[in-house]
Amino acid sequence: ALCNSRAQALITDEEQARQWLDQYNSLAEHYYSLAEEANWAYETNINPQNQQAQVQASLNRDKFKKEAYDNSTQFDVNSFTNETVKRLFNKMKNIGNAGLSDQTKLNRLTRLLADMKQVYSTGKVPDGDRELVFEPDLTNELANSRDYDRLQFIWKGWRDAVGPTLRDMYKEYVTLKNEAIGELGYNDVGDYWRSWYETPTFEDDLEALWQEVRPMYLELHAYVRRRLGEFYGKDKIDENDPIPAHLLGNMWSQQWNNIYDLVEPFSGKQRIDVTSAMVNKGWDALRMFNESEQFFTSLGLIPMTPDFWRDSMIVRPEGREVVCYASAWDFYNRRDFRIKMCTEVTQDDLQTVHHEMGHIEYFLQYKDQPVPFRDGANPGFHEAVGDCLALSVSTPKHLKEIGLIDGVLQEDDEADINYLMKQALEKIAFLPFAYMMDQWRWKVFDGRITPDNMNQEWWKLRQQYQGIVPPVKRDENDFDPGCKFHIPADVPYIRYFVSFIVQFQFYEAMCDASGHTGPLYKCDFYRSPEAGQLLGDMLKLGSSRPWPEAMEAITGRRAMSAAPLVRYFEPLTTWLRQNNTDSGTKTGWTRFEPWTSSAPKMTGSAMATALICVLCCLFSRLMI
Ligand SMILES: CC(=O)N[C@@H](CC(=O)O)C(=O)NC[C@H](CC1(C(=O)N[C@@H](Cc2ccc(O)cc2)C(=O)O)CCCC1)C(=O)O
Ligand SMILES: [Zn+2]
Repeated sequence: ALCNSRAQALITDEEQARQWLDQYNSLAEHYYSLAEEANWAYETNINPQNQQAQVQASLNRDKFKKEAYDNSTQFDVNSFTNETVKRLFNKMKNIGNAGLSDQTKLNRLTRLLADMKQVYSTGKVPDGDRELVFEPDLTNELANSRDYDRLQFIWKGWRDAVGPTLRDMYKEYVTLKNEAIGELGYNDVGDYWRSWYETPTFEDDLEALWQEVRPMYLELHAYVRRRLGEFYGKDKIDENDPIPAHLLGNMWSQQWNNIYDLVEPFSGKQRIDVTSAMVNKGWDALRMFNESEQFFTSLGLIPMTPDFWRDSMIVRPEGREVVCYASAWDFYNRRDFRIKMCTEVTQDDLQTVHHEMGHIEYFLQYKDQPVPFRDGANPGFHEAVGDCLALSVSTPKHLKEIGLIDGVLQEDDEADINYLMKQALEKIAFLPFAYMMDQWRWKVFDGRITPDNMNQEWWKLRQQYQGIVPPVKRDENDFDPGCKFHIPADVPYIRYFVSFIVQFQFYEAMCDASGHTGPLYKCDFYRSPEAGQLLGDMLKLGSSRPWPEAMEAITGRRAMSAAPLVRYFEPLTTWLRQNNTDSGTKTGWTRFEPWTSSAPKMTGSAMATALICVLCCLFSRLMI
């Protein structure tokens, strides 16, 4: 039979294309606003009717996105001359789950996402006659308890509370999401997520960055392991083993700043943990938010809007379930931007307030871009804004200036090493965690990790990159990846690895612009309009240009580089190497199969390695 679908002639009229884009833009604002409002209503008041409304609004937005994508294919984009018009059309296929044309499956996937978020957000750990909630109970205990067994109870309790429930939901999510993304022409979800970086060598670039910073991590890991062994006893933490995951002050061992007091290099110096100062001076959540906004505006950046102050949720409300996990929201109407956060008066949360406000500042700076360009130059840029400013705020000099450190500032070498140690526990410790998170997910999405060994492969990567092991036995009934918000919440994570590299590039560029001289880690660009101008001009671009152009706008170079990060920590790296050498502390760890044992014990190969080590030590001593 004759082919009856005569190919429609593609539209080559660029003016008509522009009109289509204008219409798309106002419709996109409409559907995105409705979806974000419904999402907000659900996350700030979790109940069945709000979940149903959220699911429905999300489906409406997906229907709009899918129709717009299908519609956009009638245009002969390659025939257009204007770069911006072409870039806008190329972003039309960035529609994620909406790629799923089977409506029943799309409903199921949307419902699954809402259910997984609910399981995570309402998870509780029974503790005698009490029920511990994640924020603030579990967070605070893991940060502050120094009792090995209590920490193990909290660590295991959270994983028991949400892991097994999420495991099968996650498997179904992977299948459905892969199908949705497959319909858009990508191999799998990981392929789609990496495409946002528009960098063919992205994975190689990431590996090169990791290899550049890994030596620093190994020195920090070895030092922390030795200091923890001194505190908890060598029987609990052998100097050749990976570190038990529950002793690092954080539910996922992703940042270790909460155990600073156990590893402080020089005691008796000025307190740089300002949590107690914040409490003693009567700071509350609102004060923390005002301090943060004041820092942004001191750089000439855009202040928060009236809607922000009226509608943000900055403390956990009484009498209803909410998603406490901190987040920043763009309502796509160019005036309504909010933060949702169960703020506690801690230094950790002061850092998070700056992080979230960094997202809001980016939203404000690009709010007049077309909707498809209202994104970070790449997702890592979005994560880096707030943290970059927080590098300046966290300097002892600045903390003194805002009244959180009293008396004369101690600025001798030892005090500086203490400060850099605290920063390293937050920034260097994080890198292997952030790097392995999506390595695991990319393998789950492309099938290298199969549904029946997800947990085992998770712990292999955790050991390989972070040098940590679970404190209790794990098996495939557990689903430890599900205990990290971003995994059930369908939020990619490599953005944070990128951020923790590029935030130092932004920081160094802003420090130079502010006229800072001397060690990088001492730079506080508070009140510098030059620094603010440099950042603001880059943020205005949104994702309208490939990110190397945005990088060049702020740093003068187009590539990601770990050099500023290495420069920032240089004094500490030198001190750590010396301290580890002087104390005979070796870096690295022997491999364990966490599957065969609960507490790490020597396996055959590890035993042999240890024996050889002992022999050659003896032999070398004899030789001397
Ligand atoms: C509507 C919506 O969802 N919006 C997105 C933003 C956007 O895409 O526009 C959003 O708000 N995502 C939430 C997420 C929250 C936090 C997070 O998850 N952080 C990572 C890693 C990390 C840790 C320390 C740090 O200093 C910086 C990052 C973790 O805690 O593991 C929790 C505390 C900090 C940031 C975020 O803000 O990135
Ligand atoms: Zn963020």
